[in-house]
Amino acid sequence: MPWVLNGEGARAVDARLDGAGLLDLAMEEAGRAVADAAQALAPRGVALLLAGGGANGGDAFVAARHLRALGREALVLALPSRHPLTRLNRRRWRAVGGVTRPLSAGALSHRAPGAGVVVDGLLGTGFRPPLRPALGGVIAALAAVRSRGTPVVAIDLPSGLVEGSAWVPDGPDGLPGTAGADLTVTFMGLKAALLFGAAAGHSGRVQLVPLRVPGDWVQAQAVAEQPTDAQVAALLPARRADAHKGVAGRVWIVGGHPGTVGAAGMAGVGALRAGAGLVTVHSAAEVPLLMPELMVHRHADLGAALSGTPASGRPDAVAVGMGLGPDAAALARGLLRWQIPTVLDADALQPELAGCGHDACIWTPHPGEAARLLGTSARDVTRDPLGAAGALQERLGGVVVLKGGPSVVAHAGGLSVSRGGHPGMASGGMGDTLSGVLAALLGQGLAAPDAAVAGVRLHARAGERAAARHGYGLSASDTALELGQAWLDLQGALSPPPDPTRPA
Ligand SMILES: NC(=O)C1=CN([C@@H]2O[C@H](COP(=O)(O)OP(=O)(O)OC[C@H]3O[C@@H](n4cnc5c(N)ncnc54)[C@H](OP(=O)(O)O)[C@@H]3O)[C@@H](O)[C@H]2O)[C@@H](O)CC1
Ligand SMILES: Nc1ncnc2c1ncn2[C@@H]1O[C@H](COP(=O)(O)OP(=O)(O)O)[C@@H](O)[C@H]1O
Repeated sequence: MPWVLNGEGARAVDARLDGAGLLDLAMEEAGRAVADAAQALAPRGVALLLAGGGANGGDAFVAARHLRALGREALVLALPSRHPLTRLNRRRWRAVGGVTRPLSAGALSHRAPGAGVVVDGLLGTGFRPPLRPALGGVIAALAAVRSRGTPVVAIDLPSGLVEGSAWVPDGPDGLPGTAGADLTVTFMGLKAALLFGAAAGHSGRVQLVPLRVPGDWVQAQAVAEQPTDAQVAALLPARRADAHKGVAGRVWIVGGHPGTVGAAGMAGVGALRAGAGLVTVHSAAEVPLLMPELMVHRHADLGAALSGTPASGRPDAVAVGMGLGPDAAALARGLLRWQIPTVLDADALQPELAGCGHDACIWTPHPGEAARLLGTSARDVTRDPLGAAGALQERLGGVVVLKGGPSVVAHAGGLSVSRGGHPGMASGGMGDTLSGVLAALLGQGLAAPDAAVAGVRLHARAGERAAARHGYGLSASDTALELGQAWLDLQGALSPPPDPTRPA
């Protein structure tokens, strides 16, 4: 399981490694992985390595030594360092005949034209903004080198990114805050900056190197997990051969209002395509019959119709709010009293419902809705999605899915970041489909945290498939059509690879 670390977590593991005499080994392994990655990405030309004063710079010296061992010509431009391991690895570099020159913006601009790759070991998890002017000039020079086409491999984090944040601080005097990277080789755990927002957009391809350190040390310091597809697949419900529609989950969708009736329909389609046995859409408006398998009911008085439902007639799970309009909070409050598994989305995501939920609720805000619930701005939410999702879960209880690329699931047991998805999924109706998917999984008996983790990844996988088939402009309908295959993809990740010693 890839873990997500913030700076405190990384430093706590570093301290244990240091105490156990293992930090030198970890730096050796980190630098070697960087050398291998740089060699694979750009095998020709001089390798130019930039070493800052901290351990990030130490990794650069180790990488230089391994590149040289691979037969690659390498040069290090370095800042002075007080870090003992960085100084040790600078001596080791010199001992194998390696050359180091003082680092400045001018030296970088002078040496870069002959370079086949630049390795950025200026700043890693120890960076604290604002960027000091001297290094600001170096980063601006690096940005210019990269814009001329020389690939940049960042060590742990592109210099200038703050590990726990999606925000990219500005550089001094109007200079860029980061040069970004084509490839980031990161260690032990992912960092929020490599996963979310503008910061992730600067990180290029991300390669996680777990390092040979005790896994439980890393796990104990993790702020979130990012489950593999095999781990997600293990959560999906298994259907018995003699199953019938009555045991595959009865799901109700409560949504739709004049002008936004498609939202309820899309949620219904999402529920059917995620395996719900029987899906009924209840609406105050005329909902288009997107699939004839949906049972669609229009009610002159939706509130009265729902409150008149006897306990015996209630579904296994309900999703409420999609295009539901101004009465959504009151309707949702009534449904929450039923104490059945409930997905709250869109118009049902109102601050006044805080305190009305229960453990089997899944709240599914996008950043704008999350900001409304938290009384903050969407900008603050997107800068720190892990913090925002955790704060919302504390406020609302149950499970929170903070939607985005990627989404975060927050539950009483912690935070989980979903992998994948596609930017084409930023289109109307996509979240409605997700609500249906989540209700279907709840209806099939999954606990709310498992339904959220599995449903979000299933939906993202369907989006990846739809993007491969349709290109960039995805619709929620395209994505819903891929849910069945996405399910099979995840199950495929669970199957063990074939044993070559056994006949098929
Ligand atoms: N656990 C792991 O996964 C392993 C981690 N490892 C590596 O350790 C890295 C973390 O190393 P770290 O803690 O030494 O910090 P690092 O990123 O080098 O930054 C410190 C330097 O930045 C400078 N600086 C700071 N702020 C600044 C500013 N605003 N403007 C300008 N300068 C500023 C600061 O200067 P100072 O304040 O000291 O003057 C100091 O020189 C991590 O990212 C990974 O690469 C591997 O070796 C092994 C296993
Ligand atoms: N860039 C992206 N990468 C991955 N998934 C995305 C991206 N943008 C949006 N999504 C997904 O699409 C859905 C959009 O939900 P939402 O904004 O609520 O849509 P709507 O309200 O129109 O139904 C979410 O599940 C979100 O995770």
